[in-house]
Amino acid sequence: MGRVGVLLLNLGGPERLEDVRPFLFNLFSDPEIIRLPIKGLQKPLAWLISTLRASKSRENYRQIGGGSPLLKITEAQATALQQRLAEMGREVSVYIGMRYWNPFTEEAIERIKRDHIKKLVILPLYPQFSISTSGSSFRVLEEMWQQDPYLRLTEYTLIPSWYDHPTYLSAMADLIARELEQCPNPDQVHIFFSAHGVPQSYVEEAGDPYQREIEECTRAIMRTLNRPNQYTLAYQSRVGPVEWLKPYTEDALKGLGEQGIKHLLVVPISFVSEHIETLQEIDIEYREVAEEAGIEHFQRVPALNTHPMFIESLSQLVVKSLEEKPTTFEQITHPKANMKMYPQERWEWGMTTAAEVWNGRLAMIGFLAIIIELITGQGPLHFVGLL
Ligand SMILES: C=CC1=C(C)c2cc3[nH]c(cc4nc(cc5[nH]c(cc1n2)c(C)c5CCC(=O)O)C(CCC(=O)O)=C4C)c(C)c3C=C
Ligand SMILES: [Fe+2]
Ligand SMILES: [Fe+2]
Repeated sequence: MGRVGVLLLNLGGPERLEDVRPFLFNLFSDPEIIRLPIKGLQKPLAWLISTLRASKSRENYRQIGGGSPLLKITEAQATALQQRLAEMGREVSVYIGMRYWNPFTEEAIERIKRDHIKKLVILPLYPQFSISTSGSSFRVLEEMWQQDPYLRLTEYTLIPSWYDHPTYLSAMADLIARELEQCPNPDQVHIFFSAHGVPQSYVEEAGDPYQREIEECTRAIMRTLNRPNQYTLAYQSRVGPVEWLKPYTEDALKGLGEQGIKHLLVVPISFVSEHIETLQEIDIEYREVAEEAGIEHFQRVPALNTHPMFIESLSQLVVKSLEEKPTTFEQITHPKANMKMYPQERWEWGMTTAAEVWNGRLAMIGFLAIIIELITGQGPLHFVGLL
């Protein structure tokens, strides 16, 4: 075997407040995040949404110190993984490829080519697969492999998801157990898994396995934890006017408050590093919602970051994938062409049933909303939370 590399895939985050708008532009330019019927509309719409959303998003990043900690944490994870693999007798170079910010996936591939890597393990830092996250990065890589004759000579294997890996589950259970041990009545604490949401259409129409993997992962963590605590799973970070996976975190928190739950331990479940959704959305926004709902103790489990058991699980995944038959891009879930994500694209299907007619109307509302917001800087998209 020639030189071996591991490519860690991640989302990327703006490091400075000036990066927020261009970062959002990159994110909304991704057809796996917003799919439009007319390809030429993708960039103008991305420009529009990123420009309009930037100030709200910038304020959130300002609240967590002026930028995303994601790159620093991912770098520490890469270093720890490389060291652990060396201890296991595997001389492997670990690279980082971000989808929407530096260092971009394209730059990582250039470095991999320069280093003459002959076999590459592609490992997303998302435990569960979604077409909007790992799927989007795989699509970018697949296109690069198709277009670059040099890359076609590089053997690769994908690790699509690893939400059920026993060492990862033990690391999650360890983090939860440590927090519970600090509580006066550990068994009375309600464990609240908060997963990043995706639009319902991803699961129902495009066949995204994300929801199933999240649910299985939650159950497996609870089995590994082996404690009697009650638990809830809900979905956070909804963007835009369409339906996302339910229950929404905000509604679930209010419901638990009404049931008289007083002590909550929140477990972020779809991401392995601290980032804006843990540090700002959970720690600041959802804490407020919970307190208003009468929940007196609101605690959060830290993200895995460089937890040794977590790094161990990544190294085991890499070693196993090098020994197994490679998994290729063709074997990965691809979204269907007619997947619906935002109302404005629905006019394509607006002619048949009553429901489809309603979809068509929503499409027109979506476009009108954008035009109104472009002119006034305010409007219905702010109201529904898209901007
Ligand atoms: C598994 C994790 C994630 C899924 C699934 C996901 C889907 C998804 N996200 C958006 C829109 C936005 N995401 C943003 C930031 C962001 N998203 C994730 C993870 C998942 N996203 C992370 C880790 C981050 C933060 C990175 C950081 O800076 O720390 C943002 C920007 C922030 C904001 O303005 O709120 C947007 C917008 C959609 C639409 C989507 C599924 C379709
Ligand atoms: Fe958010
Ligand atoms: Fe996101």
